[in-house]
Amino acid sequence: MRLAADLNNMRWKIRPEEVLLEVGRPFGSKTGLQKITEVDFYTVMLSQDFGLKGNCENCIFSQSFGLRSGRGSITSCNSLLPSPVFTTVGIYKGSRVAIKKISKKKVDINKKLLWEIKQVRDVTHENTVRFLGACIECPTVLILTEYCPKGSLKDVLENEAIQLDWNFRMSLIHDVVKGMNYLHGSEVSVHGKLRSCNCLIDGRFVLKISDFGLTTLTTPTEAIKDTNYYLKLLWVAPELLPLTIIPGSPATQKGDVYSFGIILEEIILRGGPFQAARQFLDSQVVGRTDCPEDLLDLMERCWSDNPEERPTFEAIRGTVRCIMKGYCENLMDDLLRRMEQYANNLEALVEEKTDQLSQEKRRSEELLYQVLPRPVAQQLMSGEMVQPEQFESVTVYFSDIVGFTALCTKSTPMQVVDFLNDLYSTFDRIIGFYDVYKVETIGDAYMVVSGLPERNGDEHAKEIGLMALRILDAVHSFTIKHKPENQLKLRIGIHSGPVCAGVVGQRMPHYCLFGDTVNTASRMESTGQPLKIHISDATKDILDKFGTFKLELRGEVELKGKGFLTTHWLLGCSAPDPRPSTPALPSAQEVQDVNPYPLIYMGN
Ligand SMILES: Nc1nc2c(ncn2[C@@H]2O[C@H](COP(=O)(O)OP(=O)(O)OP(=O)(O)O)[C@@H](O)[C@H]2O)c(=O)[nH]1
Ligand SMILES: [Mg+2]
Repeated sequence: MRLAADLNNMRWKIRPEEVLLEVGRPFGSKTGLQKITEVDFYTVMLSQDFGLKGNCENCIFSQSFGLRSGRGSITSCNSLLPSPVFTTVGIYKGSRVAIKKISKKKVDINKKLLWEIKQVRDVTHENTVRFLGACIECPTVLILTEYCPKGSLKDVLENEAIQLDWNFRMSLIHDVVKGMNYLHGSEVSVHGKLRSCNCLIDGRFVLKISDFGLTTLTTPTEAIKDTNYYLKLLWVAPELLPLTIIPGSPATQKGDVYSFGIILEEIILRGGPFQAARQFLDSQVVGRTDCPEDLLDLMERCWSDNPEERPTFEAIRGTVRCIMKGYCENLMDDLLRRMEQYANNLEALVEEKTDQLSQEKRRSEELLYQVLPRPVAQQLMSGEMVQPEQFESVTVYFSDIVGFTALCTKSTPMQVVDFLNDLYSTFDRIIGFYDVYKVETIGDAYMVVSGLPERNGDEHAKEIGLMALRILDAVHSFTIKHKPENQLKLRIGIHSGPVCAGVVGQRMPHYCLFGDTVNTASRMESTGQPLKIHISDATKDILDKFGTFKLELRGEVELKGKGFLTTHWLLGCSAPDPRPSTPALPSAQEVQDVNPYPLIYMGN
């Protein structure tokens, strides 16, 4: 009577709308929840937390820092934590659950199925994964189980960053044995798919056996013979191999013991199944590990070709308990040890990520310093408003290439870009030695200012004057690569006076100068002459204070909208300029080394 009631108890049945899927987004954004009915199930394979590496046929969202090929239990050869892995995760009745999707066109609720469901529902052991329910509304066939956030044994073993001492290994082995011994004694009685990826690690670092029972529900109508299918055969006992041609997993208790032998080898050598055979083909290699002798002996008995020679899990439990003496005798110590091991790995991970973060921060700061003056960028980064500011006296430099339009008509766009890039790279290197700020380049025009955002007394005129002389020097020896016979002709104009400066725009913030001084400087350039530095009276007055600049009166020049102004040519400076002479063009390699933004072309 009770059995019949148990069988007919349909509380395990779950409707699709009761399950919310966690839909992950790429790193940095939040996980969202959606009803199963609202999303294509195959697009929600989710990788969680951090430190993952992996790949999965169905995974599209990965927060991983790179993917590794191969399917199955997926993580982290190099990642630092055996963090949760690719499995579908959802929320059911407020708790996080692992969801296994079964491809089935039809499910009959018959006695066999109900019996199998009752069997797995009755499985309650610390080392077995809890069955929570199933959804059998075709085509949505799902099995919901307890979610194990730390991934599978396979993930832990493959993660080189995790050091596994013998205490830890013995606890993992002990957990497998306890779980399997319980299962063999339960109604389920046999596993059939015991593999390291079906041994999961829960949040308290306890290993739990998963994917047992439910044969009717999980057996596909047709076996798909892909790589994964053949990989799984590595855990199948030789006497069962012929049976694997039909769909489903052949299962016997002796077969499970054989699979356990393979898992033991995985734990001992951390190299996957048949590692010993693959690498050395003689048993000595195993002998060379620091593994307890008795454990090696147990492993060999478990994978014995003759099923009769394999011990039962009951016997294995006894053997493992004996070997365990000397290892993690105290449960609390054992747990603490496991926690410590994980914490150490976590520390390393945090350190690595912090380092990456500060590198990223530095890169974005550098990028900002390239588009805004450093003090202004720093103000913006600290969240301060950058107020427009009036500067009583600054010196503004403009230069322009004479005949640029004509040159463009005789060159390809690529040649023009290359040429401007060469030229501006040369200018940029020169101005780096002076207390100036490059405001912008507009086509062939180059605009520089000194005296802001940090005031420098009268130095601005001197800095710009010396810089202009250096630039002119460089222009004399500059070769236009695609027109080497042409002498580059630059017109330079300089003027000093008050300006207002501030950050304009929010999307592409720009530090701009406003005021008549800017217009006058620009007019000084346009009314200048090729290969000459044309300066205003105002700039001359400041330069005269230094007594070292050689100037020549040009005379009265009409400036559009300003009438006639007296202007001068700057010819040189008698005091030696302490700044290094024009550096040669850097090599392509040097450019690569200094350019942290590969998308910004820095020329050759
Ligand atoms: N982190 C985590 N991973 C899980 C959980 N359940 C399953 N996985 C992993 O998800 C992947 C897919 O699991 P399954 O669908 O069971 O496939 P499988 O284990 O390769 O094959 P089966 O033998 O058929 O179970 C495997 O790598 C499992 O290790 C879980 O609760 N937590
Ligand atoms: Mg599995």
